[in-house]
Amino acid sequence: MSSKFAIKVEQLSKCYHLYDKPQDRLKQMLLSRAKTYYREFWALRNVSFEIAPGETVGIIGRNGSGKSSLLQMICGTLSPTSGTVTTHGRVAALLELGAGFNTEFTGRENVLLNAAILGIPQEQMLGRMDEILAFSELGDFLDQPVKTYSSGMYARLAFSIAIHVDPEILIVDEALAVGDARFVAKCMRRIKDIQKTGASILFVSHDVSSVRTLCDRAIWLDKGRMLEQGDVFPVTGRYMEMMFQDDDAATNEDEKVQAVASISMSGVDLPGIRESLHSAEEVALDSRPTTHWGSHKGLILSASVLDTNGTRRDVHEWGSELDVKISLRIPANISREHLSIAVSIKDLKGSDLIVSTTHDFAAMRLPDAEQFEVSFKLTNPLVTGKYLLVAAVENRLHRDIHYYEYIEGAHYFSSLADQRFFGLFQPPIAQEVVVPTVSARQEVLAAWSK
Ligand SMILES: Nc1ncnc2c1ncn2[C@@H]1O[C@H](COP(=O)(O)OP(=O)(O)OP(=O)(O)O)[C@@H](O)[C@H]1O
Repeated sequence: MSSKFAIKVEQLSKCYHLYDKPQDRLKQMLLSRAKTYYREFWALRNVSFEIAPGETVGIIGRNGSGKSSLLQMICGTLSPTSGTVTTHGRVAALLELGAGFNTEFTGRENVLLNAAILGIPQEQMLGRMDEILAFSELGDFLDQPVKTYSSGMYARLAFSIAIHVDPEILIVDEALAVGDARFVAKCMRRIKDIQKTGASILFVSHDVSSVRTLCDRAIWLDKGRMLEQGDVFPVTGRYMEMMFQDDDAATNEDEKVQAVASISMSGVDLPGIRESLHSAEEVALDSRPTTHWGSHKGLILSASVLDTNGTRRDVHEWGSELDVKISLRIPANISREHLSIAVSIKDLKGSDLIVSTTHDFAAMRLPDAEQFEVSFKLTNPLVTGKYLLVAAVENRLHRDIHYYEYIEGAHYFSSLADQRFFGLFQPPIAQEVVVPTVSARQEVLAAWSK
C-alpha cells in the first residue's frame, strides 16, 4: 500500500428518520413530499479522521454513540447523509452479527459469496476452505443454512472468513465478544498476526482493556460526535473517567451526596488537602496522572514506589525489595467496614500486571485514624521496561466496586534487569534438577503399567 492513509473519513454524518408509527413511514413514501412525518436523529455528526497503513485504532464510546453506524459507512453497507469515506486496500469487515451473510445459504456458500464480493477468485477460496473450517470449528454445520446458526456460530464463521481473505484493512465490531473465552482469545491472537502483516485495523469494543492491548490510538465518539482522538492510553483513561462519573451518578447519588455533605461538615476541604500538605511534608504524586477520578478525589496524599530506604525512586532494579506506599487522609465519616486500598502496577499499555488490595486480606480493617499509610511490599519481578502505579480507594460493599478515588499514573517508574527475561514479569524462581534413583524410576514405571 503506497498511499498515505488506509482510511480517510471526512465530515461524515448520518441522519436517521424516526417515525412514531409504522403508518407514518408509509404516508411519507406515498403521500407527501412537502410534509414530513418523521423526526430527524443524527447518529453521527461531522466526524473526520485518518487511519494510516499499519495502524490499529480503537473506537470507543457509550451505547448508541454512533460506532456501528460509522463502521457500516466505512464498509459501504450504510450510505452517509453527508461526508465521504475513502479506503485504500482490501477491506474485510466483521460487523454486527450476520452483516454480509445470506442466511438461506450454507456457511460454505457464504464463504464463497464473501470472497466473490471481495474479488477473491473462487479457486483460491476453495483452497482455503479446510483452514476456514478448522478455524471456525463449525464441523458439519458449515453445510447447513446460516439461519440455523447460533449467534456464536455466526461470529465464528464471520471471523474465520475475515481473517482468511488477506485483509489490508480489517474492521472488527464487538462481534468478538460473542463466543466462549477460548475462541475470543484465539481471535485476538489472529488479529495480532494480521497486525504484523502491516494491515490497518479498526476495532470497536466496549472493553477498554482489549482496546488498550491491541490499539495504538483511540477515537472516542459521544452522541455522534468525535470527542477525542489520540494515544490509546490517555484517551481510554478519560473515557473510563467519564463512564465512572456516569455510573456514579446513576447508582451512588445518595451515597455521594451524603458523603460529600458530611465531609464538608467535618470541615475537610477536599481540594485543599493536597495543597496544604504539599508544604508540610513531601507529597509524592506524579503531576501528570493519566486518569484521576472518584467520588472523593483528594483522599490519596501520595502514592510511590519506594526502595528499602524509603526513598521514592524512578528506577528500580529487578529483584530488589519494593515498598509501594500509599498515604491517605480519609475522614471518619467514610466507613472503614468495606473500605479497601488497592494498588496496581501496569505496563504503559494499561494492562494490569500486579494487583493487590487490602480487601484481599479478609482480616485487614483499616484504621479509624484519619491519616494513615498502607504499604505493599514485594520483590521486584518487573523485567526491564517502563511501568506506572495505580492507587485507589474503594468501597467493596457491593460486587461492583465503588471508587472513592482512582489515580492511574500516580508514579511512573522503570525497572532495570541485568539479564534478559522473556516473560512479561519474572518472579525469582528456585530451580532444581533431580535425577531419579533406579528404584524411584521403577516405582514410576510400575505405577504407569497398572
Ligand atoms: N436504522 C436506524 N434507524 C434509526 N435509528 C438508528 C438506526 N440505527 C441506529 N440508530 C440509532 O443511532 C444511534 C447510534 O447507533 P449505533 O448503533 O451506530 O451506535 P453504537 O455506538 O454502535 O451503539 P452500541 O454500542 O449500542 O452498539 C443510536 O441511538 C441508535 O438507536
